[in-house]
Amino acid sequence: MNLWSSELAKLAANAMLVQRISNVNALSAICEKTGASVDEVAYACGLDHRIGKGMLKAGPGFGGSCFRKDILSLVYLSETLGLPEVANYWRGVVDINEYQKDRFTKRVISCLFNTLTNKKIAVLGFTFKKNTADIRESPAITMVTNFLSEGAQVAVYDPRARKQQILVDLHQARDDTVALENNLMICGDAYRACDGADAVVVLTEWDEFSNVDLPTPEVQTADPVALRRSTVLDPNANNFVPEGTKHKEEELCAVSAFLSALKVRNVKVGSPHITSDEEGLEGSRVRVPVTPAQTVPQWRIDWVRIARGMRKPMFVFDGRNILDHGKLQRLGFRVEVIGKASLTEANVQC
Ligand SMILES: NC(=O)c1ccc[n+]([C@@H]2O[C@H](COP(=O)([O-])OP(=O)(O)OC[C@H]3O[C@@H](n4cnc5c(N)ncnc54)[C@H](O)[C@@H]3O)[C@@H](O)[C@H]2O)c1
Ligand SMILES: O=c1ccn([C@@H]2O[C@H](COP(=O)(O)OP(=O)(O)O[C@H]3O[C@H](CO)[C@@H](O)[C@H](O)[C@H]3O)[C@@H](O)[C@H]2O)c(=O)[nH]1
Repeated sequence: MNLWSSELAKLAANAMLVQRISNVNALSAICEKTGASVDEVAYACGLDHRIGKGMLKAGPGFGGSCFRKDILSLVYLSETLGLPEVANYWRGVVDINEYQKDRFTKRVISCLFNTLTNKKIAVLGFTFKKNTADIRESPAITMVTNFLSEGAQVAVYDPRARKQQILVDLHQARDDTVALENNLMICGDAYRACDGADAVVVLTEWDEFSNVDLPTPEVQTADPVALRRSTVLDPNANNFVPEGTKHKEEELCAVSAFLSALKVRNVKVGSPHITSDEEGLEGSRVRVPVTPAQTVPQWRIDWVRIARGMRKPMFVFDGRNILDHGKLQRLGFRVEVIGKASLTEANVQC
């Protein structure tokens, strides 16, 4: 492979991946207008083996350090080579991603009766995807900035993003430090973030936010690697392993065996093990690979408790399509989901 092929191959792979995400995000807008469900559409498309199942999850827009940069490299390259049509073609992918973030912001504003002034928005998840502390290019940066610009009070909770990093990135995104100081709160747990909130906006697909019934143990063995990554241990529990410890595979198996023996199989709901408002939680948690037998996440937020603390009418905006919406509605939430028509009967304009 020659040098140019090699350089272009990296950009091209990412470009093709973001095109898939952007296709499905663009389709999510059509789904919301028509009553189709974007997950169903993506599932059906994914069954065509020529398309395949990956990278078809609608969301609030792609983020991360690579995708935007690589597409903009293609744009720059095309312009430099005198290919403006090609540059515009790739720029369109970046533009549709910005549109997705703005579209979701507008949906929140519209549902909250067209104003966010003096309303409290709880943002659950700040990282660009789950299981990382990285917030670079995260759609949450744009959305929180938009909410603040609309006069909202914003409370952010993310299991791993560092408070300082969130502040630095938000400062870069907006000049108005006063709004950040007065109207932004970064919380150490979801309950504090949601307390007194008018709306909860889920922006990262962290397992701990889910209220979906857990799969049976047989089903859980499907993808041990992915499931390993999702396991979070309680630092107060006996099975806690300090972060930074380098685990050999045998040691990890030993931890798994130990957990097996303890039968640590049930999800704990509702008891946050972190309460500090002040620090990022990077040092307080650890993700430990486990065998498929211990594949359930150890901790999930209690949506009943969230509901109890919120102002009425209370909204949930599921930007990742990860929640059981029926359950939330039974708790009294008005639920709005990316890529689905409004589930809120009382507010047809959403
Ligand atoms: N990051 C990846 O997963 C990845 C994968 C394949 C290739 N690359 C390429 O490698 C090159 C270097 O990328 P990189 O990301 O590894 O190195 P980097 O020098 O850009 O960042 C180093 C580390 O600093 C941390 N960091 C920096 N800014 C942060 C922020 N705002 N929030 C949270 N954490 C932050 C991240 O943990 C990151 O891994 C790029 O060209 C990229 O396209 C990166
Ligand atoms: O179906 C999907 C898949 C991903 N995303 C979003 O896309 C972004 C990037 O996700 P992902 O690709 O999983 O993470 P990265 O770490 O950014 O990895 C990408 O960028 C790396 C750096 O170039 C490459 O090595 C990887 O192959 C490429 O997937 C995140 O915001 C995801 O939420 C979606 O919205 N829908």
